[in-house]
Amino acid sequence: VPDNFFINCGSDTDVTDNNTGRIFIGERETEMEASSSVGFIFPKHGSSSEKESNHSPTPPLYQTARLFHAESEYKFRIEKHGYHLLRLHFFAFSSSEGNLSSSLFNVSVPGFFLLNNFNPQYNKTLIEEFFLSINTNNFRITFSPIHPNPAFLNAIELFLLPNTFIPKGRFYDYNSMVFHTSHRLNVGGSDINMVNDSLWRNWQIDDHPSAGHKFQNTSPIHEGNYATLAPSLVYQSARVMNSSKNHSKLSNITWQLDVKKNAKYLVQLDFCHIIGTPVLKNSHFNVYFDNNLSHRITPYDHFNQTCVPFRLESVVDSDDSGVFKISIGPAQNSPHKYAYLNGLELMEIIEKTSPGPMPEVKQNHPSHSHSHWYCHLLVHLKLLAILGAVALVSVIAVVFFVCLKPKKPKHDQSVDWLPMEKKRGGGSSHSHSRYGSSHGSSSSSSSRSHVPNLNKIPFDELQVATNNFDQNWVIGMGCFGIVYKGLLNNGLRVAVKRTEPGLLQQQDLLDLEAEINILLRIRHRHLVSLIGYCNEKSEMILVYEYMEKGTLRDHLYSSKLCWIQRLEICIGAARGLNYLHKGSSCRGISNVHSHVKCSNILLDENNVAKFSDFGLSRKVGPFDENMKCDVYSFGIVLVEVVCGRVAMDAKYLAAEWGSICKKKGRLEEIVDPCIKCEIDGESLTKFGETVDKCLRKKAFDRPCMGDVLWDLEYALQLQRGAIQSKPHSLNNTNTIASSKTQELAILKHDQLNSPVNYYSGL
Ligand SMILES: Nc1ncnc2c1ncn2[C@@H]1O[C@H](COP(=O)(O)OP(=O)(O)OP(=O)(O)O)[C@@H](O)[C@H]1O
Repeated sequence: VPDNFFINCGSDTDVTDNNTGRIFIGERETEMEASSSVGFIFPKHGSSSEKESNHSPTPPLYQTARLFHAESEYKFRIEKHGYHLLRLHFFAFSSSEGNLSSSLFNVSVPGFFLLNNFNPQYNKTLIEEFFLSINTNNFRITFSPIHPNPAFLNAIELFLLPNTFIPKGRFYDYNSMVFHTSHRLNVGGSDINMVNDSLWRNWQIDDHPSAGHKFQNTSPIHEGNYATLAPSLVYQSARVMNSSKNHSKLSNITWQLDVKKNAKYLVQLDFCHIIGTPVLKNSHFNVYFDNNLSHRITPYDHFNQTCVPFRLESVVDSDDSGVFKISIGPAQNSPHKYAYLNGLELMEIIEKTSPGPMPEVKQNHPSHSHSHWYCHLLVHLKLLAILGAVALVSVIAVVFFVCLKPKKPKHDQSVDWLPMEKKRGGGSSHSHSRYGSSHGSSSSSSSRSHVPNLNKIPFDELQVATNNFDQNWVIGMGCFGIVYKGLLNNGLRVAVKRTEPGLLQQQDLLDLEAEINILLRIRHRHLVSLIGYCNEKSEMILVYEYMEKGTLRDHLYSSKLCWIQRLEICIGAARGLNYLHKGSSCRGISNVHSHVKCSNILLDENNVAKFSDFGLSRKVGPFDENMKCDVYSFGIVLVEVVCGRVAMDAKYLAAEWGSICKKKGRLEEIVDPCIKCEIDGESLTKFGETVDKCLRKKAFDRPCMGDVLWDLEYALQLQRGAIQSKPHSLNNTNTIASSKTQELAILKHDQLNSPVNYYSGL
């Protein structure tokens, strides 16, 4: 199979791996470029080392190795670009020719040092596994001995992963990093051999957690996208907190994992509500990394269906202790005390920009001069690259400064990011002056500096507004914290997002406050308005306008929106996103969303869609690229809307969509059955084309949000036209969108795209 390499190094015979039954092909000398440049064959046969005789016989795969006395390469001809898994097998043995136990070497691939100062243990199998994106046809793995002893390798596996695989996490450029597996645990279960994992990963038992008991269940895991997460076996076992009536006796479950000091890791935690594990409404538990609260899990939100897996991913930095602790335990204010975990993966992130130490090759071999030359060349190239990058950043900074400067005086005249206006006439006028108009039309930038920050809401007031943060007033839970509904003094209904007190460091609070002050100025009919915030007592609480009908995600699961309503919601959301994007290009303010998903599209009482959760703490790169990522994610939202289901893994859904669209006429098959009979063919085709454009592989080829909006409006027109021309054949009894919504949908896009006074809708 092209791009699948299983090689038995240092031997010309094929052997079968006892573990997996997979055949590793022997190296045929004719296929090697020149045997002297790629190392020496090192057979183990006939070895009678005393030490070895105490051990069980070496598996056939590890009875030969290829030795590298100087820097050498394995080269692979790669047909298909994409995510590959590279597994390198090491087994240090001794033979009449020498002893490999004192070998010390580096292994690298272009741009990355995979293993630094690597010293495989004697007589022990070591399999080092890396996930890496290969986008070259000539892939090389370089072995550089450091010690006078040679570098070596016993076997290689290199294969293309299914295109549904991609490590998740939000803000990372996966082409500039490699993931090196450190730990992969089937929590509460037993070892899982790679043959039982569609991505050929091995899972191990979690031997030594501090507490908890094993919980196993054979109920089938929900058919869906879990194959891209972990195999179903992982979800069928868990470790749960020991139940105890006396809550004070409950202790968190902690896993202590060996890690490299001061390195970056991707943590992937798998959860699944299997039959028998408790899922209690409004209950939550915490996840701690190195004793710091990292996440709060509200299983009920994720698992309102049984056996639907859920994965949580984070990037963390290890400290200099060499141990990383992951704990789960009940949240203090949770009505029920419990916690559980099904799977755990820890992968070191090796970044292109931080290659680690260069190999130090000793000058005791003729070809070492060549290695030195190579290393120096690399160092020089890197220096040049760094200098180039510094120069480029300086130029960008100057251009940025020059471009921004003249815009400053116009700040308050621009139509973008207009401050919220006061409502004309009665209603909750108090609220406008109190929590909304600090940047209002009356407050020019000059006067603003003299007035107190009116968007700050006292903690006491929020306590009253949320009935003292009453558990029964909780409406949701996100990365930022718990969300409560609330009622302000002035009668305004709000959503109050509260982080765990003390979770944010002082610096985070300052950064956040600066960002909040920008967000407070963004007003648009299709963006959920931030009304105010509170940062007293090391708290950070954000107060948003309340969205009566919750998230689009909830509606896709339960309530049945008709096709016209779905199109209107998509159009509204597209307007909000387009406004963010346009704003960013006009003002030089980075306002890509970076978090586009259907749980961030909220609906008000009239089903008007608004984007929430934009802007806060996003790591942004070049504007265009980030905008095109938003467009891609919006494409996923569109697929979810038309299929009436929510993607567990966006990449998987996108791939599925791609394969469906290749087969003509199959589009209808995936349409939500609830709207099948009412949907007009042309409207669906137009919608499908829009999705296709959004999901194009190359960011550059994707449309801008303005074009997406235009296409969606056209799809709506087609649907409306079809209803008018054949009212009986399209069953649109559901399409009684409120007259207000209908009215909005036909308003011109540019009318709606200008900032509005959201109070006027109250
Ligand atoms: N303005 C609002 N009005 C009504 N409900 C809201 C509002 N904001 C958030 N919610 C509810 O709270 C839940 C959590 O929202 P939040 O934005 O904190 O997290 P999220 O976007 O769902 O998840 P994450 O932070 O992981 O992306 C939402 O799913 C929604 O049910």
